[in-house]
Amino acid sequence: MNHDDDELFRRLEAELDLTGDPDAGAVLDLSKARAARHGSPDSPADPGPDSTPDRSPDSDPDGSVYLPADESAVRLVDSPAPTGPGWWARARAAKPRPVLPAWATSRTEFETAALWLAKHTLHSLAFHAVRLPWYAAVLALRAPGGFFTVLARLLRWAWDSESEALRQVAATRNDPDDYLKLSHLRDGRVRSRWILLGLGLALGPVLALIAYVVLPSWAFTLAAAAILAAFGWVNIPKDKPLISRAVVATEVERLTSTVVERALGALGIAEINKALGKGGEGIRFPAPITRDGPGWRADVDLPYGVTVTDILDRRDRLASGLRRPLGCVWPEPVPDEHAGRMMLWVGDRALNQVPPNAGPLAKAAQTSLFQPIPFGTDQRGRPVTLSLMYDNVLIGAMPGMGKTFSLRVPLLAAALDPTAELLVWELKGTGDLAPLREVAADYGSGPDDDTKAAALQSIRYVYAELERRAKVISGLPKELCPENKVTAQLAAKKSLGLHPLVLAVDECQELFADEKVGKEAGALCTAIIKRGRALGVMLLLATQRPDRDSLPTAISANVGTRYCLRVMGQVENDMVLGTSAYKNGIRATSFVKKDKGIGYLVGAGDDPQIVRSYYIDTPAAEAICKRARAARIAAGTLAGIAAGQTPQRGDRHDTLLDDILAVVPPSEPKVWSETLAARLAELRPEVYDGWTPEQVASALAPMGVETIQINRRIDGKNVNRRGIQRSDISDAVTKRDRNRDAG
Ligand SMILES: Nc1ncnc2c1ncn2[C@@H]1O[C@H](COP(=O)(O)OP(=O)(O)OP(=O)(O)O)[C@@H](O)[C@H]1O
Repeated sequence: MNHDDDELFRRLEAELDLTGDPDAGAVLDLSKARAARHGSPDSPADPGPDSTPDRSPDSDPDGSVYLPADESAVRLVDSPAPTGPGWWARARAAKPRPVLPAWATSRTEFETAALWLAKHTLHSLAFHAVRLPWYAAVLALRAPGGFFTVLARLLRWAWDSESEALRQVAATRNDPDDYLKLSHLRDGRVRSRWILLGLGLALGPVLALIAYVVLPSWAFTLAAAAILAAFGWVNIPKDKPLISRAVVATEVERLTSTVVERALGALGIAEINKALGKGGEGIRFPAPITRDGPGWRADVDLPYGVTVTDILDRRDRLASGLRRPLGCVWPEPVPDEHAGRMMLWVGDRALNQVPPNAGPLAKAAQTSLFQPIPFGTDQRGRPVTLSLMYDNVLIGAMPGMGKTFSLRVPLLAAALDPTAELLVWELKGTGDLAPLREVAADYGSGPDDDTKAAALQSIRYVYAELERRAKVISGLPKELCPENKVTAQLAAKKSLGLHPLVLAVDECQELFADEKVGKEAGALCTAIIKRGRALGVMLLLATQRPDRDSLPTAISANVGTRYCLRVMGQVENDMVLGTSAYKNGIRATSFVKKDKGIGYLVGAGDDPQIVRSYYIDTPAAEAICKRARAARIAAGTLAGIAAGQTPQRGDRHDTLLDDILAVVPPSEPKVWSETLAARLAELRPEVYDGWTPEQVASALAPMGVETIQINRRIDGKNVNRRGIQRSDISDAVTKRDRNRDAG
């Protein structure tokens, strides 16, 4: 085609525009479109005739915005020079994305990814293989129709039917020149195309005949079937595809930006709708959507003003928008990023549907508490560990959500460390922790007063251990103990007695809310949490009532590792996971009843994570404890109840009498109990904080000290209160010391 022909076609095509749309085919003015997209009510895209061009934001080369301060002056609110970090600073601050994808660096992830791919491929192959006869039948039935369709298309091509419209336009315009040129062109084309078609039609049967003679019969049949299938394929209606998708499962559907945008748009958040609507800035994805473990990961920058917590509040709606079960959809904040950066992980299947996993402890021969211990897996199936040493653990949940099972995991890990001394108190009374009796130095089960009193004695023993261990450590030479804390080397020296000491209290609310023992237990546990870490003492608490009355705030404030399974409200959530956890989007309230053993774990890693604890049932726990017992017998560390000995427990306030003598000088023969309680609390807040005069009296009674009425004149009036006589205390001390010396 020569230049004139081109020109003619262009002109005719322009005239052929019959859509009636004046903008159709117009080149988009990008600057206008951008202005429309980013236009704000404050900066109208179309300034009126009175607008001053040099004061509009667009008119300034630096993009600065001017605000009229008065009629004659303008104020520059954005600096004219570009501020903010330069490219070098930005490049240095940029976070490098991993060179290799997660599946290539982690064996578990690789196995999960490979398994998913293999399963997916096998499923698709089997699905289509079963339907192969059906596909063949449909194609064969549709082949004759397909043959005629192909023939019709060939004839239209040979007759150059597509240029018919152009000739019609030339005729309608009464333009003989154009018409003649077009007709001339068409004649040439038709001639050459008919020659080609004729050749094809003549050669086709000849080639078929040759193929019939030359090819083996199977190959000929296959070729004929392929041609037949091709004709059939042409005749398949577009709206009724022959091959249906092998997987409609919501679980493995690919996550795309469109799907995410659709789901976010369905949340009913005005800012998101605005961003997705016409003229909005859209939703940004700072990183590509990738496969991450057994699911998809999308990093999303939510529109300005929308936070991840807004999305968390509507997790169920998001799951509906994504067309996934709720247990598959896990939006999370990204701690180091702005509040609108969301990491959305969409699993192939709901976390609570993944078969429970007993984890490595089921087979482990031994562990060391100085090493991370296995605890569970995250949503992506990656192992999650806890560092029990130098830490304390608090587990909280509604009843029946898997607290005891979760507590059992670190306890079994501790059992497998033959050097660790275990003191286990299960105050529910169901015997869920009974397998640990085989290895524990002290153990008790039940919500009764005796068990609680015994648990308190056990806590007193641990408290006394704190004092002993602190003295041992402070007496050690610096080169042996440079950091003033128990190390694996120090713990291995049996003579020092600095082995790991693990105290666990399940259903600790029974203890802390108890009228008789609660106050003291709370105060001692607070001291253990605060001071025990460096001394190799670990406290593990589990409660189904994480409120102020059942869990002293000093404990919930100082514990390092927190695991919160399903809870009902913000208060419980924050009691377990820490202040502001709920506000920051760490919400164990979003778990449902089926999410047993699934919780938020805070403090184990850098960021909070959703973890499903390993599921070690009672028979598996018994097997582990049997192994642990054997290891302890071999190491010579089986002690206390497990060894059939009387467990070590603390006396009732070993130091109470001495403490009273310390705070009541000899010049003060009598003192009111309330004054005494206040002075004791000042001396040792961790033990006596919050003590009432009645508690002083009941603590002294077993030591043979009775309180008496003490009369004082205050403001001219006689005031009678209970108190103690200092001489009674010194007599009790003399008696105690005499008894000790005697035996
Ligand atoms: N990691 C887990 N995976 C799967 N299921 C679990 C898991 N942990 C616990 N469960 C299931 O949850 C049930 C309740 O667990 P558990 O007894 O530990 O709950 P709890 O919170 O201690 O209950 P309660 O408050 O009544 O003592 C168990 O019987 C078990 O079937």
